[in-house]
Amino acid sequence: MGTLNPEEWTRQALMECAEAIWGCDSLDKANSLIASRSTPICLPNYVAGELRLPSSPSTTFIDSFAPKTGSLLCRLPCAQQDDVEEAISYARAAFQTWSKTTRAERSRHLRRISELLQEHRELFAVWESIDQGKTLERARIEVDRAISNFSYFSTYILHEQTAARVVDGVALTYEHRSPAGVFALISPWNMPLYLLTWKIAPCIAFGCTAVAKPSEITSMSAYLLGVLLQKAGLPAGVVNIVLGDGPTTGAALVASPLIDGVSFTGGTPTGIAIRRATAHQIRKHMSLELGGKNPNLIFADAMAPATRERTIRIAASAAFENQGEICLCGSRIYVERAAYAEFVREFTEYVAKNYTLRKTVGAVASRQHYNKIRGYLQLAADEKATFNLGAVPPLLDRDGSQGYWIAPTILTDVAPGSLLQQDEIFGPVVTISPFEDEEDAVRLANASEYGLAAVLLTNDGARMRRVGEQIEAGLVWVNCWLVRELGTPFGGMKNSGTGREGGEYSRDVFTVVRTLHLPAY
Ligand SMILES: NC(=O)C1=CN([C@@H]2O[C@H](COP(=O)(O)OP(=O)(O)OC[C@H]3O[C@@H](n4cnc5c(N)ncnc54)[C@H](O)[C@@H]3O)[C@@H](O)[C@H]2O)C=CC1
Ligand SMILES: O=C(O)/C=C/C=C(\O)C(=O)O
Repeated sequence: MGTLNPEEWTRQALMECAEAIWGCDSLDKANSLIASRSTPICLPNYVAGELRLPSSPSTTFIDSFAPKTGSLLCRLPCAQQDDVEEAISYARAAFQTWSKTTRAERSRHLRRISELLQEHRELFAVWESIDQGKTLERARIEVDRAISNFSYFSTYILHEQTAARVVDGVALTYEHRSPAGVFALISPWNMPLYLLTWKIAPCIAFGCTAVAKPSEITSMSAYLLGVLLQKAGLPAGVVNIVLGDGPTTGAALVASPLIDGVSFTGGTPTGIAIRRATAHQIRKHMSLELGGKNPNLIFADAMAPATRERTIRIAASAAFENQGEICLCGSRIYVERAAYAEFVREFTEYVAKNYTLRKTVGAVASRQHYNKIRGYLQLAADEKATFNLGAVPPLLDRDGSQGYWIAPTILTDVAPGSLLQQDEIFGPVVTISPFEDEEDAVRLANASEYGLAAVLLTNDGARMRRVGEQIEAGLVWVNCWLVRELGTPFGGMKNSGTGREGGEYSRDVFTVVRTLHLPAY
């Protein structure tokens, strides 16, 4: 926790700081702005259409660090209960009018936001890369997806239909849907803007209003989004963004009786805490997208000369994209025994050549996360796993000033039952083990408390369906990974969550439905 003199941060100073950051659309400009400041950048909340610091006298401030250098990047308020309640009250007031706007009007607002985001694509990518640790190239991909989140739902709502039918010639029934209310939208630190906008876009498209809370580790792009929403002319209070940690700000937000629904992405223990805190509020809509420990099954036929390069490329990208900090990453690789040795050798060579720290692999998101991943790699060493690539990273200095860099790590000979193959490490670490046949492959794939995603690499068309349909995962990718069409159901089985989002599934989250029965004469 840092200190900050709120009196220095007048509304004028906040606006000036926002404009200075807004002018930095290259890494050089952003880094020289950071270096030139005598006080850290201060990120305010975005509430009722304004950038403002919380007014609670008990507000504390959180320091947020740049993962690539380990240096202080910015300071943000940890909003307390009274400031969270104030934001909710603005969202409730805005709901009265926003929920009654036409689809065409909401669509125009979403389109305007996506256009403005497109105009400022590089600005968002630069700050996301500095704040989260990802490469600039990866950050650009994620800003593009954030743009699509708004553009997709801006058109989806114009074309959606609801069902009507005549029942036994007696009644005409139809679905009447209305916006479900005010939502708490809680997002994690791995793909900050991408996942925050995956919630905000459908929420406001379907006529709801929001109080959003990004992760305290990566609040920069949420703050910039607040500035952008203001510039885009979104009516005040439709989206409010409060900054702060989980136990204080997040917990106050999700538990509020004035919140009608929660859309959350993050770790499974946090999902359980949210469920517990809201168990008595049956009416609250709940969409929880949680952790994963996803299997990647590689059959020997996929290593045939014609597809070998593709197989290795997909397995590598599923393992190491965004430093492995994507809940969909395939971190448990299983290879059919006949191709096992060959796969381990060629995969290791490919990763060593194509996944280079700083160039194509960024830093992990925080000091705490570095220590978590390091703990698992120490466990691997203690359990005498083989490090085909990577090593136990060094302990960080007290000031962490070398940044949070962990090289891609490939482990084999992992002890049976090891936590390395059970826990979500969420970093650039994969294990590879052999399997004997299809049945064994399915058994290993499903031997997890999680059920978010799976990758299947094979050239056998019948097997694609036979195996694919037995895997306990909400998303199964065959000979591809992270192919996303925003209308498909997205979410997990088992401890990976509950509910689905995307297209009509997001509509289910953000609307209430009543079935009307009219006489059919
Ligand atoms: N998408 C995913 O699958 C993600 C998985 N994780 C997993 O969780 C592990 C721990 O990471 P954390 O940063 O602790 O993730 P987390 O699940 O605690 O954080 C996600 C979001 O939830 C908020 N939050 C935390 N406690 C809350 C509460 N009681 N009520 C409401 N909101 C709350 C956080 O402030 C953040 O905005 C990671 O190492 C990774 O294994 C983390 C982030 C994303
Ligand atoms: O919606 C997507 O395409 C990706 C989502 C990724 C996550 O939810 C995650 O990594 O947490």
